[in-house]
Amino acid sequence: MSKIIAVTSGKGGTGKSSISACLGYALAKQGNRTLIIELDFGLRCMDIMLGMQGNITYDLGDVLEGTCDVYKATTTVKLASNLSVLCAPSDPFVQLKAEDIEKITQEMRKYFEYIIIDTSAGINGSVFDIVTNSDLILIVTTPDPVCVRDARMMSDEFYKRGNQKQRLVINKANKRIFEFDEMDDLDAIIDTVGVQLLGVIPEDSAIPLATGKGAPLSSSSMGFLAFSAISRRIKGEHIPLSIKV
Ligand SMILES: Nc1ncnc2c1ncn2[C@@H]1O[C@H](COP(=O)(O)OP(=O)(O)OP(=O)(O)O)[C@@H](O)[C@H]1O
Repeated sequence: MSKIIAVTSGKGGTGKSSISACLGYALAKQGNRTLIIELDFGLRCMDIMLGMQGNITYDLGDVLEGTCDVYKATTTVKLASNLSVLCAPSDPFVQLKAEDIEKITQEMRKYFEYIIIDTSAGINGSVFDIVTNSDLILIVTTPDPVCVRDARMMSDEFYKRGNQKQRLVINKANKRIFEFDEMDDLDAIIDTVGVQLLGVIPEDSAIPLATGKGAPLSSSSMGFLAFSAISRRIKGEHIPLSIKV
């Protein structure tokens, strides 16, 4: 049975696209057929993050306009043969309708075990419906108090609409923030958002370095270890939380 995983956050810049790319890579390298669908219309970045810049022939815009079949519009990523991507249209004015994305994801369930949806930030009508209808919602926050509060608001809305399958991902965790900010530990963040923790990703310069070059994370980096643990937990393995920031 395939799983549709939406990666979302209240605030922008929390790391949704980086997480979608690195998580997709981790799942694919573990042998799972994985597709990343990018919904950041007009702000495409997944081609760069996955080392596919200049190699994307079709995108989601072609599918939504009916000029290309959805499977044909996906591109296999060179870094990992189990990983494919359906990039966002570079035209920001292509209309996004929740029912179209629903049709696309249902069709793609035939081919992929994991379908990761990288969303734009905040509460936008159609994106909200798409996320609500997914099998698992990853609510991404950084330890920044504003970001944590926005994560809570998003999560409350998803619960109100009936989605109980939410997990929290705390990104860009670092010692400095825990020492000097209001959110003085991970428990405070988890309690404020009110969602079960799936994983903590440290602030790690290896992540922008890798995604900026479209290269995989080095297997000795803290980021790599965090994504490997998160992907295994998604698959139901019991991987204890070990947090080093
Ligand atoms: N764990 C991390 N450690 C260090 N830098 C990170 C980490 N996660 C993400 N970043 C950096 O933070 C910036 C924002 O990340 P990203 O573009 O993935 O966020 P986003 O939530 O998708 O943004 P947007 O809301 O604009 O779509 C990027 O420069 C990225 O490299």
